Amino acid sequence: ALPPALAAAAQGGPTAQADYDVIVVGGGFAGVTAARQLRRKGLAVLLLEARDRVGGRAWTSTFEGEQVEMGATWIDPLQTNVWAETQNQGISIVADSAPGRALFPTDTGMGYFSVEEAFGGQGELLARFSEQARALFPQPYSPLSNPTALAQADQLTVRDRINALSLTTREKRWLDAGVGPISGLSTRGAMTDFLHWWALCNYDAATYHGINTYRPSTGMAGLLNKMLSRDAPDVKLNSPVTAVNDSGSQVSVRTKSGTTYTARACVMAVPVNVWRTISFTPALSSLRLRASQETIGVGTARKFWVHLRSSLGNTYVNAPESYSVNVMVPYKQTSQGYLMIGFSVDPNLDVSNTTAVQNAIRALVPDAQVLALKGANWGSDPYALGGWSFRRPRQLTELLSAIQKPQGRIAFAGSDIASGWSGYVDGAMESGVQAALQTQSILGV
Ligand SMILES: Cc1cc2nc3c(=O)[nH]c(=O)nc-3n(C[C@H](O)[C@H](O)[C@H](O)COP(=O)(O)OP(=O)(O)OC[C@H]3O[C@@H](n4cnc5c(N)ncnc54)[C@H](O)[C@@H]3O)c2cc1C
Repeated sequence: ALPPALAAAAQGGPTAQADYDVIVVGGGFAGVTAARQLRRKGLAVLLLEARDRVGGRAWTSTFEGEQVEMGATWIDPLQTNVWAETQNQGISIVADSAPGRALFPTDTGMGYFSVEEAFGGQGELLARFSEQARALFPQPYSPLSNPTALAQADQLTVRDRINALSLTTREKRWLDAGVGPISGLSTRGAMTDFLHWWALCNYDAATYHGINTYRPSTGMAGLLNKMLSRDAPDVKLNSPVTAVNDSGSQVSVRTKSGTTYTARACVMAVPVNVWRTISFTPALSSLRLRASQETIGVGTARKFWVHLRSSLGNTYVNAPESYSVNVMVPYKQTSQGYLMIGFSVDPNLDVSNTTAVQNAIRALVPDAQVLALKGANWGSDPYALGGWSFRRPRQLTELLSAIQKPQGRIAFAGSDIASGWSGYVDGAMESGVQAALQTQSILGV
């Protein structure tokens, strides 16, 4: 059977001129999931990706001879979309080994603790921080199910919540380290976003700490490539989209090189932060523009891989947001030291500069010597403009449901607007499925 666009063309129908049934813009996990589902409906789908690779904020690369992730890394059985996909594709799972000790805040600096003491103690504090999670998020995959309670709670930043608790200096610093950096900055991130993650982790500290344990052995790129090996759309790389025009009966999509493609519907699967850089006719709704301007992906997010010679060894580091590097995860011992993963939200840290990163690490580990470095600054990447998603106050209650809806013939997808695991690959896949369903309804198929 002909794909619907061609069938309509053969019948001289109103969509006779469209090149495709659907154009998906953005080849991250959200876009690839949406495209595949639409292909399975027999639709003709074109996927336009700005970069020379698919994957977006999931980027499998190499460092010191190892396969490494510069973006998304870990998945968990609780994240059923991505976990089931990995199982279905026959991809084996690797469990990262546990660190031997922890470098955590003291009252004035940093000090070594046992893993039990550090994660156990911080877990109790995170549970206190998240006390309202059950009331606010009784159904974690329907985050707006208790709007009355949320209206108040969604006003608060992470900092507001920390300040409202009665804590010792050290407890305050442990919470700051645990929640501040992942929220971008404790004065930026919404308390409710962390509580939503907590709810998704069954309101449980051990579960929350456990979700960064398992990886697909193929890396994220291997998983995505498997997804693209069946029911694949036409894929055009190096095709940044600059303009999207919805005439009411058809959508035309223009790329930077000036090529225009047409379709009966479009799925925008680029990060929310990128929406504002694309010219839409008619214009994006004001709530969408607001989301893009305020940012949902953390604009200062940086990740780096470092080959480190130091006294640190197999140690997990978690530092308050006053430090330039906030999290370091030991990955593998080498003959010279350790391969480690670092996270930072310091807008001034140049993660491609060995001296700068070495100085930042020396604030935590004075004898640290950087032997090799590979960094990704997601905020300055024009096709991300931010890292993992973490909503600001009021974005959940005032924006989320509006920006999940289609606008005309355009559906929107991405981890940034997921109902469940927003900020994770699983959320990207969830949102891709939703956008495909919305597109089917736009097309009446
Ligand atoms: C440092 C870091 C660590 C993370 N760790 C984890 C983790 O361990 N586990 C986890 O589950 N998640 C993690 N995440 C989050 C995860 O990476 C994202 O939630 C997920 O990859 C987002 O997928 P997406 O498809 O919604 O968006 P993206 O992956 O950003 O995909 C959007 C795509 O659109 C493309 N694009 C942008 N602009 C245009 C344009 N104008 N024209 C055409 N194409 C365009 C982009 O190039 C990209 O390919 C991490 C993120 C970061 C940054």
